[in-house]
Amino acid sequence: MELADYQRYGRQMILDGFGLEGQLKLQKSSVVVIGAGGLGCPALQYLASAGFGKIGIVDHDIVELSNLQRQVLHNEDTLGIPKAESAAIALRRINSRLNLDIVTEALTPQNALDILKPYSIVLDCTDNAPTRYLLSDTCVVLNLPLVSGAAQKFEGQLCVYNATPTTPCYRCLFPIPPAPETMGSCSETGILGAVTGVIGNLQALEAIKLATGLYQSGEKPTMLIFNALSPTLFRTVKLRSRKEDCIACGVEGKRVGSIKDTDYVQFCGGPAPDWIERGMVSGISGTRATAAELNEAIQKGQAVTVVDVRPRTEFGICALPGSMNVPIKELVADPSSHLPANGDVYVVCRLGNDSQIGADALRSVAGNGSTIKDVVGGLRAWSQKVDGKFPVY
Ligand SMILES: Nc1ncnc2c1ncn2[C@@H]1O[C@H](COP(=O)(O)OP(=O)(O)OP(=O)(O)O)[C@@H](O)[C@H]1O
Ligand SMILES: [Zn+2]
Repeated sequence: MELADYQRYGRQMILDGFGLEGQLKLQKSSVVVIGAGGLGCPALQYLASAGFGKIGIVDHDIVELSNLQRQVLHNEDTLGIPKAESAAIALRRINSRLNLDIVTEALTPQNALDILKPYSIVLDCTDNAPTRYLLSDTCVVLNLPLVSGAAQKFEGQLCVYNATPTTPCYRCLFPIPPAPETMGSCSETGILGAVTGVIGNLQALEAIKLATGLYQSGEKPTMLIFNALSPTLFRTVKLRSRKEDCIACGVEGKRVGSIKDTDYVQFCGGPAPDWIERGMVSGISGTRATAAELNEAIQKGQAVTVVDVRPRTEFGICALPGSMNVPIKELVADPSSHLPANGDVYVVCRLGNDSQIGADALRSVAGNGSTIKDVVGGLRAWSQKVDGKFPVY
């Protein structure tokens, strides 16, 4: 250890049970953080400060203004650059000698084993079910502890999977994925920045304990539940131990098929609307269009009807020129009376969820040969990909 490191890490080295030995263990440990967003930023900040020997940062997204409310490593100067790079710039300000490995691609079934393999601890700081299952399965195969965090609205959860031979994996607890409509992203459901800060910091803490030998798995594994609005803030629930018949971590022979051959997105009910835009899944089916494709159709002068299914108040805030407003409830209640008479129909909403329901409803009453598509990513995608002056709210 370098002389200056005694000074840098002295405050934690004098702790009983930590000592020089703990610091050297941290130096030999490596941790990889998947997602440099609301959870990943605070986690990375404390992991980097504590003295891990190597830190991986994996995120395919770029920094946006709406991230700065909670993703504390990013700032106005790093808007538009990959989050993994932006986080690395901030961490190097804490310690210029950090050994960082940056990946600016999404973690996928094809690359997950290779990306996670060099590390001793994995942090799940992502926000979607397919990645949670992918991370869990990969950690089971590589026998790595997985410190998993989640946060939404005023609430958060923390759980360490796969830490000992008896601790469960994510699939042991959730063999069936949650319904996609219950898994809204922060932009749909809202999130208080300090809530992600609480959970992200706790993820860093668990990783530091795992690396230094301070981690104690209780008699029964537990999940921590945080509710910012409850007077007591925290409670823990006891979890079942590893499930013998779990298809991922159960007795040999029952392991989930090869990770590379598993379609995690389909398993979790198909892609979320913004994933195609964000490069997490490729390809787009014939019943869907990107914002750019809608723009192309309009520019070419094709006969196009845009049906905007947002509530009237939101339509009043901003709308595409010439679009017609049919709030989703009214459309679903009586699709045939709202079916445009001619032209290709593009159904749009704010983020791309209701528009899929609206397009389905119109298709159910339309004749064969009519073209009815939903716009992936909604008006937010329109603003990002087509018209930067279109308001995002
Ligand atoms: N498979 C994946 N590989 C790498 N990073 C991922 C993956 N899935 C999600 N992430 C990242 O996890 C982070 C989650 O953080 P968070 O939800 O705070 O951010 P966000 O997606 O930017 O938020 P918002 O929903 O407001 O747009 C994001 O930066 C996202 O890019
Ligand atoms: Zn399991």
